[in-house]
Amino acid sequence: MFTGQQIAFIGGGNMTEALVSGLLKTGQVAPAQIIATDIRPERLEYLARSFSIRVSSDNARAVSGAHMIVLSVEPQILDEVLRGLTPSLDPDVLIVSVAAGYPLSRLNRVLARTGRSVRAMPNTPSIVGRGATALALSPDLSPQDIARATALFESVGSVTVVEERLMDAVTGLSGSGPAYVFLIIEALADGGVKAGLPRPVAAALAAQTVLGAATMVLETGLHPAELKDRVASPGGTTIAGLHALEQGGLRAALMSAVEAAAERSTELGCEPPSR
Ligand SMILES: NC(=O)C1=CN([C@@H]2O[C@H](COP(=O)(O)OP(=O)(O)OC[C@H]3O[C@@H](n4cnc5c(N)ncnc54)[C@H](O)[C@@H]3O)[C@@H](O)[C@H]2O)C=CC1
Ligand SMILES: O=C(O)[C@@H]1CCC=N1
Repeated sequence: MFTGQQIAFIGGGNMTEALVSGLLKTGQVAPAQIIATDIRPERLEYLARSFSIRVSSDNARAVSGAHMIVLSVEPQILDEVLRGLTPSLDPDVLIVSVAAGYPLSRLNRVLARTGRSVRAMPNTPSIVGRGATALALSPDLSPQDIARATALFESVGSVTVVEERLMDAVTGLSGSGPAYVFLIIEALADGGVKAGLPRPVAAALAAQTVLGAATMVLETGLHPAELKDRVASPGGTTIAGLHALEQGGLRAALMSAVEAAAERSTELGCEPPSR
């Protein structure tokens, strides 16, 4: 699928590292087919040393001749980065953006082009091959374009295609969600320590409990409430813990977290006021 294709990653941070690592592990892409750019020389040196890919500090040169471009810089600087690419950009090149909140319409407007673009929202578990990515597709993509974008993110986890209007909600849930879960794991471990467990034991039990519970949801297909009910024995320990969580407003807090992050994603995508 990627035979003879050159892939340029603009911005060589965490997300690019996860995707480059995943792609190379599939064996579908050789290191020489990948170029990554960054403004930090130490980052370029690290990527070249770790993956034997080509690296550059020149975004415009990196995209020249590329068949697929993956945009992985902060959304706040993406307009400026795109303007720097325009002179060397093939107008038909497939562009995949992972920038939070940044709409495809804005991407095409800034680049003065009409399409062949994908807006993606991956998450950091991609680093360990357990990512969850949602893709929004521009209407003019070929089946081969879609297959390539899907293969890129399937190399680091699961892929779901959604309408673009849902991407801010996706960002608030699965894009930002790993941070909520890390906080929950940390807090569970703190509870374990408070109840007398050594910290390493508490941390390992907390993480494995979250992994196991998530795996049950995915593998049984049962509603989480049904699985919750099966843990809670009448008059037992779990219902006492669940009552404490309801008193603390855990459900409302998590719903508000997703909503706040989705709203922030929408804000990030809004055009800056014209001066
Ligand atoms: N970290 C996360 O959990 C997720 C991040 N994203 C999106 O991925 C994108 C990248 O995020 P991360 O990799 O986490 O950030 P990061 O900060 O690790 O990587 C961004 C990289 O871009 C480089 N950079 C800055 N200006 C540049 C320029 N002009 N040209 C080339 N490179 C430049 C920075 O030096 C940095 O290494 C963002 O748009 C973010 O919204 C999407 C999903 C999840
Ligand atoms: O916090 C952020 O803006 C990025 C996008 C989703 C996860 N991290």
